[in-house]
Amino acid sequence: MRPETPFAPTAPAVRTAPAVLTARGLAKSVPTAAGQRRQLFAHVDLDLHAGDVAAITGESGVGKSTLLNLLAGLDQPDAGNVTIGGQALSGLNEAATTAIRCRHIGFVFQAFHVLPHLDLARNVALPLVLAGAAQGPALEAARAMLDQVGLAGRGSDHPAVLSGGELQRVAIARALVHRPPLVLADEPTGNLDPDTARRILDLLLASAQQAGSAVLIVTHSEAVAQAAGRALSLSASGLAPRAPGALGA
Ligand SMILES: Nc1ncnc2c1ncn2[C@@H]1O[C@H](COP(=O)(O)OP(=O)(O)OP(=O)(O)O)[C@@H](O)[C@H]1O
Repeated sequence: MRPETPFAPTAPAVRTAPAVLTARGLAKSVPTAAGQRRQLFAHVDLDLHAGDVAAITGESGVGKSTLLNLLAGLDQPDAGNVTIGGQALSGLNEAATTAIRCRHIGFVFQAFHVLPHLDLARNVALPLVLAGAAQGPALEAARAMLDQVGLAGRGSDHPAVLSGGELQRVAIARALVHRPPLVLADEPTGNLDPDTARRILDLLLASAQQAGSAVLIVTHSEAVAQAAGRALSLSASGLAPRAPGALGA
């Protein structure tokens, strides 16, 4: 197991604005091979404000990625509701949910979801272009963001020639380029060496501190959990503050 890099904990945010994200009473089950449903979790409550950095840990398979998908409106809960930027997701059609996602959320997927036919700059520029930015300035901002994640001068490369860790950094650049109010990151440092992991975590923390984003990170890394202002643990009965040193993995 490789050594973990210590990160400085973030300062707690001052509550002056409404929550960026509110979740109340979320429950989710998944289908089983036998045609039944298996409950993953219930009673998940969460409030995230501008500048918050929170980490979610928990045993493998408990439903952390599933929860992130619910929070982003990519999947529907069995019960409960999610509000983003004051707008409840329940009852919205796909187009309205997508519009909220584009405007409010930067999502770092565990599987990257980088588009193979676009070069790196165009991949990273996508959230800006979808928000209506002109191509030129969007590509310029994308190249600057690639620079920040350690991929300076690689904007014309295509995803096929990148390593897993490089693809992860492209995914992070794309999630942050439009300075979204809410950043949801699924194992954002999972494929990275300790130095690059630290750099990426610093970028996520800077996004909270400078852009005022609320950042929620799913992680198995003790160092990342400690660096977040709040460390939470997901179990079948919901989200709870994590006891120090009790990392579910
Ligand atoms: N669409 C689906 N159909 C059936 N089962 C699913 C579906 N989506 C998720 N699951 C199951 O739900 C459980 C939770 O998956 P999820 O990926 O959310 O867990 P996790 O806590 O993020 O795990 P890990 O830490 O290993 O990444 C797993 O057992 C998974 O197989």
